[in-house]
Amino acid sequence: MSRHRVKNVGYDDDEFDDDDGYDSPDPEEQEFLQQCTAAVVGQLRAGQPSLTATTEEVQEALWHYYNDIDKAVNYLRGVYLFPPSICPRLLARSSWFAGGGVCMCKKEKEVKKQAAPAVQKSRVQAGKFTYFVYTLVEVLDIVLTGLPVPGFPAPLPAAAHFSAADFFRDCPWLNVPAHRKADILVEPLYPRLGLLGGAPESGGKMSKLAALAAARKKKEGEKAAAAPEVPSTPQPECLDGPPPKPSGTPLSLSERLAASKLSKSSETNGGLRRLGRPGASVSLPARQQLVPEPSKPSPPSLPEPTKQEEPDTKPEPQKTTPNIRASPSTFASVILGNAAGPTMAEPSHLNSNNVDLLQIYGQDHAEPFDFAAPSPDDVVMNAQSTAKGFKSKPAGPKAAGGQKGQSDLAGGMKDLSVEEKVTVKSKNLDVVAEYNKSTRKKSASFVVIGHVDAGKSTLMGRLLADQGAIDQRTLDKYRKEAEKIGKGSFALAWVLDQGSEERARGVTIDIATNKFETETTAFTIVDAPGHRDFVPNMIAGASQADFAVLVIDSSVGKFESGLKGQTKEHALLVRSMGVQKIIVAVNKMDTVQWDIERFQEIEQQISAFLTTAGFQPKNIAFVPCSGVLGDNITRRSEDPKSLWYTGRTLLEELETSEPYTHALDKPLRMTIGDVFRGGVQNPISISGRLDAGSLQMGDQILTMPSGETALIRSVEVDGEPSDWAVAGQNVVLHLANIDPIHLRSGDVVCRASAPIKTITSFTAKVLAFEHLMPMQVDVHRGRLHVPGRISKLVASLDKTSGAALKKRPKIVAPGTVARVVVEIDQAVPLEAPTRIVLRAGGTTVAAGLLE
Ligand SMILES: Nc1nc2c(ncn2[C@@H]2O[C@H](COP(=O)(O)OP(=O)(O)OP(=O)(O)O)[C@@H](O)[C@H]2O)c(=O)[nH]1
Repeated sequence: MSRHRVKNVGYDDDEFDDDDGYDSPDPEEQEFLQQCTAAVVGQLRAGQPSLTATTEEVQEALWHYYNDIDKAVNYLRGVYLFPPSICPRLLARSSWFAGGGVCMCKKEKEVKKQAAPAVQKSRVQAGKFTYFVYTLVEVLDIVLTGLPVPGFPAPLPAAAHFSAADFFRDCPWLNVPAHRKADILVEPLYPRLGLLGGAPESGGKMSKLAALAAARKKKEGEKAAAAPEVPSTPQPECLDGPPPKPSGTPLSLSERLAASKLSKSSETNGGLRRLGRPGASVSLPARQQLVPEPSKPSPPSLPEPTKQEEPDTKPEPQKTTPNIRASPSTFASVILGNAAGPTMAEPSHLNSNNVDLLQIYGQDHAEPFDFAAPSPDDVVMNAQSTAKGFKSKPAGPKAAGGQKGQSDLAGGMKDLSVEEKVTVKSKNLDVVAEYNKSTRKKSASFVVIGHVDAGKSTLMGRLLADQGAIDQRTLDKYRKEAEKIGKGSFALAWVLDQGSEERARGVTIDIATNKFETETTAFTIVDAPGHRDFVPNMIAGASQADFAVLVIDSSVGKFESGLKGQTKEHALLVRSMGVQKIIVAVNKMDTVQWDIERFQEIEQQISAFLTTAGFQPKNIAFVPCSGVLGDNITRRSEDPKSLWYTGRTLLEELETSEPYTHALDKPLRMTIGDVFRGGVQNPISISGRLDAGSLQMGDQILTMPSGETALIRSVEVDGEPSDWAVAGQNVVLHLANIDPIHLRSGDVVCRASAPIKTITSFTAKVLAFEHLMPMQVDVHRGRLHVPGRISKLVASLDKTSGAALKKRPKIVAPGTVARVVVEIDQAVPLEAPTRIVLRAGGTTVAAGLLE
């Protein structure tokens, strides 16, 4: 409304006077207008002589109504009967309506004329409607209050002439032609009782089924009419179900199903029956207790219902909902529980009306499918194989009853195995005797540790290449590939860093093992990552080692940063893991021009630290070398600047290592390093190092904590097939009769006769690397690492004697030996004496021995 006002006010009539030519209508039109004007004035006067309107007003009205005389008359009557002057409010409200036609400028008039008539018309109609409503309100106001309104002539004789029907006669919503009027279809409230809703009760052709149903309905109705009237009894209800709705109320699906069930129960029992869940009687609502038990005979008359809210309807569910619908499906019966009762058509075991499907076969009347009996497929296959002269596996004994069938089924599920049981004949060797008389070279494993980029992988790559463990062709290939991605200097490291990510990033991520042999010893290299993010992997590597090679970058600045980094941490860790011998490879000596002083400086600092960490001086050796150039690795450096060194090469140092004594006579213990899914020959394999005991092909082993057994199909020691293996050897065991889901890195292989226990807490004597207090820690043991917490600080101990210095300290300082209690979140296979490492927040906080 306001928009129109603004628009009208905004228009300046003068702007449009010159060019519209609207004021020059043709004479014919003028004449017609005059005739219409006269007719309107005549009608106005005929109906109400007192009504007078100016010619301009009449013509304006005619313009509005496209020269429709009647409409113009009606309009003018409305205006003059209820002049805006009677009330200031009316004046204000009608100003727009009046202004819409009277005060319109010429230009706008033309625009209006050119515009779609419907738009114009609707605007006028809207105005009329608004005016009419306001007028009615005011008139009612006046009539009801009886107060004289200033400016309004009392009484209002003309009001009787006003006709709302006439007023709105031209409104489009009242002008719908008869042929356009549609019948409004209202969905019937009652469910159509025809089958599938298809048999109309009136009109249409009835289907055969519907006819049958109708006949049955009629018959039932007659029967009921003939029967003596049943005394008023409480309406039987379904458990948990709503009271029956009065006849004529639309029924929901569940209600229809319930009604169907009720109908059936009435038929079968001839009376009333509890339709609830078998076990639900304890919490029956009061009104449901009124429903008699099925065992009780139907009484001629039941006591009056005590509850007021009991519906007073007659128990005639079969009358109101004749059972002519399809039975509820099994799915509906199960889903709707009590509401969806069984029907006669349902199988008995589904009539239990029990939401707990597991109990279906526990019903007395149930007839479970006998899984122990041969299936139809089995029968066919049996027949076929018999015809071919074969005999398939006989079916198990037939289950005596449902309960037995259940237990058989459970047992059968447990015994289900995708693979057939494998049998391997054991040679029943005396493994220790075999080991003692074997002519094998002594074997030794060493872990290569040190700060990131110290040159560990390169050094080992050089060692392997020089020892012929890797051929020149492969080396050239690595060199080319490394150069392609701009990492040519890492070619030797690629011998051990086989992972694509490791190669792309130029860092070792996981431990890598490799082997080489000298004349006397078969070595296993465990190359550990130097980056602090991968310390857990380094711990796993250290747990497999007899001794360690600590690689130090002698470059200026690098040695110093390594000391602050992982050099010390790694050394401490290997010592804590039980490693006693350490060879320090002072690497990259070519970068410092074989400066003897640099070497001595490093030697001095590191040996001091290692001694403090618990290494004996006789077990510490230093070798200046260059991994890239191969100087002092397997051969002496020929660089004149390096001639001051006359000691052993790295390889010679390795060979001096004493054969490590392992607990061959102890029960079998092997920590699983990796689990492999192999090919057809060996589908499941595990690798690791035998910590204690021995094993042979055909042995039955136990894996913990899963507690699953497996059969050793075959054994590989240091990559070679073997009938047996002993503690200290790195082995691959090919297994059978076990699901790989029971095998994980960190699990322990043992024997059922001497199993390892799983524990959730332990006491350990540890060396603190950081401040210790009751705190969250990760417990590491080889590949195993689990979350836990230091729950108690028992005492701080004397380093040498192990005597308690202070009981129950609140905090343990770094470098202190302490006894702590550790609790673990899950049971893990751990036993004393085992070396464990405690880490928190990505750093090693302590390491020691489980007591
Ligand atoms: N000049 C020189 N560079 C070397 C020597 N040994 C290794 N490098 C270089 O040092 C870089 C790192 O070598 P890597 O063998 O990957 O070092 P790493 O200790 O195995 O590294 P991470 O396993 O990731 O901790 C490479 O670019 C090597 O070429 C050496 O004796 N002299």
